[in-house]
Amino acid sequence: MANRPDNIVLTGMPGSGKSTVGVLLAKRLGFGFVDTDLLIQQKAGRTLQEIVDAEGYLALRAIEEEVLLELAVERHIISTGGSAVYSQQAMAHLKQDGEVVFLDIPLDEMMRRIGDHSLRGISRGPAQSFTDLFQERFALYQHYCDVWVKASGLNQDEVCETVIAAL
Ligand SMILES: Nc1ncnc2c1ncn2[C@@H]1O[C@H](COP(=O)(O)OP(=O)(O)O)[C@@H](O)[C@H]1O
Ligand SMILES: O=C(O)C1=C[C@@H](OP(=O)(O)O)[C@@H](O)[C@H](O)C1
Ligand SMILES: [Mg+2]
Repeated sequence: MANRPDNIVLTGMPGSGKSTVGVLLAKRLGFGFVDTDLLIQQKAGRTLQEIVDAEGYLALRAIEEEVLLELAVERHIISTGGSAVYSQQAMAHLKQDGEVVFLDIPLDEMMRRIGDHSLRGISRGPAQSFTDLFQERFALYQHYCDVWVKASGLNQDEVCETVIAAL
């Protein structure tokens, strides 16, 4: 554990396992854990879906950027929301003290896992298709990651072990 980065930052599509695998990683490595979606909800005093419904997806991205820029932790697993990569400034901040991991799952697996997307507060324009969203995001996750984990077909423990082995 001595050579581990200060933080491990999980990025990837909604449904890729950032929140659930993040907890497993924290336990396994003796790190703290923070899910930035929960920080957004606490700061806004409402759920992600309520923010999107009331103020729109760009407002959610703006609050997300603020929360990420305020984040100051060490030896933590940071599970970001899928839209974190829209802020270049926030990603630069996270990369200062952390190794960024891309949990990569294909589009069909993303759709299966997120289920009813109307409840998940996905940050996308009203006319944007999931195929388009996937392509747009994929390029961003690829751009920012230090470690790229192909998570498709792996269970959560296997993803956890693959991340540890890759760091
Ligand atoms: N490796 C996996 N295999 C199968 N299902 C998974 C896996 N990782 C996560 N899931 C499931 O996918 C859904 C989304 O997981 P979650 O951790 O919330 O993803 P994210 O935080 O990236 O949106 C949950 O129902 C979770 O149990
Ligand atoms: O991908 C997205 O647009 C979003 C994903 C969510 O987090 P998860 O990736 O943890 O589901 C959350 O940040 C927000 O509702 C927007
Ligand atoms: Mg999550």
